[in-house]
Amino acid sequence: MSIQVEHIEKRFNQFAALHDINITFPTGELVALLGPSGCGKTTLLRIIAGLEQADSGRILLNGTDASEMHVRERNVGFVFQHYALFRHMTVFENVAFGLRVKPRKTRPNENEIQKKVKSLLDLIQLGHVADRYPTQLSGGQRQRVALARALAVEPQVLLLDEPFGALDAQVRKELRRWLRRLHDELHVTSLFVTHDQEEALEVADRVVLMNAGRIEQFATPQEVYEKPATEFVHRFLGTVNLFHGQLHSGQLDISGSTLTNNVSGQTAADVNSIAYVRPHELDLLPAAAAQGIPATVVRILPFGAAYRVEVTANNGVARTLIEVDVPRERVIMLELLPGKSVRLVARQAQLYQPETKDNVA
Ligand SMILES: Nc1ncnc2c1ncn2[C@@H]1O[C@H](COP(=O)(O)OP(=O)(O)OP(=O)(O)O)[C@@H](O)[C@H]1O
Repeated sequence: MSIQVEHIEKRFNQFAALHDINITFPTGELVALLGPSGCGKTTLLRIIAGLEQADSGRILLNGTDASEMHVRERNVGFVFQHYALFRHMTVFENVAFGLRVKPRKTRPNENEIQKKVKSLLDLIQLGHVADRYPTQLSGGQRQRVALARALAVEPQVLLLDEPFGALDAQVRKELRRWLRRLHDELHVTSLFVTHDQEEALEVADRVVLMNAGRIEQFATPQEVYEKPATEFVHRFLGTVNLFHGQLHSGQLDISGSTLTNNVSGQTAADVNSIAYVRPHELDLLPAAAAQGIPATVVRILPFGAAYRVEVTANNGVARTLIEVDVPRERVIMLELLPGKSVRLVARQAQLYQPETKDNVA
């Protein structure tokens, strides 16, 4: 089922939680709603579910206006961070619940219920705990049961609000891979709220980047990371170094030294701009090199094949440490050590007009 969101606005008293949201979620995709705390992810999810009323705008489910539909008619399944299972019911009965409370006309018979619940428990790989009670399960197992319970009534849309938020990092990681595999089997249109960028980029077909009640970008994980549409997206996803500089005949100059001549982004020449450069887009050269910003190595953090090298710019332009990913062999070749003088260059940089002066080198 496709979900169209048209001109949705939502205020809580004076506070505008959502500003004119327009987006279409295609059928069968797993989409992550990602953004900082308070940006409106949950509010948007609840409006789609019918649990919250928008002040204006409408939601179309498969092309039909859902604004007047009751929550039950929307055929939506939910899993929340703390979606408590029924404590007095076994795992089996928790999953069967939605089927047993269906109106008589559409309710499956006992045989069908047994079969359906068994197949769902197999799907979530928890057939062996069917007779246990929720308190006898781990947090990760409970969330899988919550998901099976949501799936039992064959929803056309699945809405997940930080479903793994309360679990520890290792379990989260396993469960998100498991969710991806499950989605590949079922292809239920699914929206998944998270503030964890790694989770969104790893699991989702597409990511909606939200900020202060607005959508900044809706694209594949690769696109949002490699072609961020806005300064916010660039800063929010992954590590980025910020430099204050000016563009002169295609070169980005920082306090008289050239950082790079490969720049993208819209900014006029000879105007103060902010350059965004990811650690893997930077490189270090020997101190005697003719180009680059003079810098000093502060720390070397060995992270697998590429080392994270932290440097400071010598000419006083740097207020923060600059993070550079340097292949291990190059660290050895350049004989990098804390205190060593180097030059810093960038393979590429994305320019924006200044908006904030925080953390700018
Ligand atoms: N019932 C409410 N009454 C007043 N303000 C609310 C209410 N619900 C949400 N808000 C406000 O609306 C904004 C968006 O909230 P929402 O829960 O959608 O954010 P979120 O992006 O899901 O955040 P988080 O990641 O912290 O859950 C927040 O500033 C929040 O304080």
